[in-house]
Amino acid sequence: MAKKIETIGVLTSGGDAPGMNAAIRAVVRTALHYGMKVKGIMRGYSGLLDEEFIDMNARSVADIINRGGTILYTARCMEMVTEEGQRQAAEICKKHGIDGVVVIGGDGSFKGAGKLSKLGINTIGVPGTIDLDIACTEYTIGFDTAVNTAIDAIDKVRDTSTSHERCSIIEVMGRHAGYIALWSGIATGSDAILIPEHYDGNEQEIVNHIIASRKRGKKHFIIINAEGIGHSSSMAKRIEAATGIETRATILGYMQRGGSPSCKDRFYASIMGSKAVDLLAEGKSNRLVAYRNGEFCDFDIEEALRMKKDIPAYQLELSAKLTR
Ligand SMILES: Nc1ncnc2c1ncn2[C@@H]1O[C@H](COP(=O)(O)OP(=O)(O)O)[C@@H](O)[C@H]1O
Ligand SMILES: O=P(O)(O)OC[C@H]1O[C@](O)(COP(=O)(O)O)[C@@H](O)[C@@H]1O
Ligand SMILES: [Mg+2]
Repeated sequence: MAKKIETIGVLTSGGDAPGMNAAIRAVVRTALHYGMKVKGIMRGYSGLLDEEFIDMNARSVADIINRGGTILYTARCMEMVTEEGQRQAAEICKKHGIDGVVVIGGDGSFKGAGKLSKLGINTIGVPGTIDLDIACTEYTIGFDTAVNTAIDAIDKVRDTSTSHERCSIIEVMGRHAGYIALWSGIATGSDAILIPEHYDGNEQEIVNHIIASRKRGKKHFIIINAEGIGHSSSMAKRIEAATGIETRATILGYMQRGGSPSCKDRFYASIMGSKAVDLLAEGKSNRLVAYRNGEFCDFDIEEALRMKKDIPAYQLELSAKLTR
């Protein structure tokens, strides 16, 4: 029979994402419901290796569900990528009586979670990243808020672009993935959406489109460029030179990671955080909580990390049809 889990740790790792606090709250309160003790591990794997722990109770997570960021702070910790770091992390968990850990983060964080699991610490991952770039799940905590922040900002840039009859290139985050670009581009009716998974670098096509549209009387142009393509400022200079239309680049940057989480991010993060603790209570380890085909489910971490996903073909075609 699986060993009864008495004490769990919870940490947030990698880029922060709105809704992480809702997930932490759900982890703590669900664990208390099972009679488990909870230690908050500060600053991701860095805090684990530095033994920065706080005892958490129901009050520790009061008044946080509406707050962006993460009350546990987060970090990118290179030491955890080494075998020695991983061995130390597992030893520290054992020393502090931590039988299970919930890791809220992205793909990098799950590699660390998989390693901890192999070293005897029951570990469950919860997908927290604005990038939506975890293949096994159709939802990641923070994406919904991030795209809503992005469309709000894009709508504002559009106002000034229209007034000045300019072209605007707006760069959105997403690392190597184009989900934020695709969603925010379609949702703002942008004129071109450049996605790293499919962009062929054909700027001439964009230039031709702008020139033809201007001839038809179109005043402003909005191009959404994904971070994975980047170089928005130099792109703006080339497009201005080729079209004769004033072109400006706006890089939205970290504002996309902040702000009060949307209802969807609060609700789904609450379910996922709670489900992670259910899995620990069942004696499970090395699992990743996911949302797929309308249901919350879980995957083996290594299997999940091997999975690939791409922008759905219909959505890609839609972005081409609607930006013509
Ligand atoms: N191969 C790995 N093995 C163990 N830990 C890793 C590995 N890759 C990343 N990590 C840990 O996860 C942290 C977060 O990963 P990162 O890729 O920066 O963000 P995210 O988890 O949001 O994708 C890293 O700083 C490191 O501590
Ligand atoms: O905070 P940093 O180190 O500048 O990282 C920026 C990256 O973090 C993100 O905002 C979120 O990515 P992760 O969730 O994988 O950490 C990416 O969109 C971006 O490429
Ligand atoms: Mg990532």
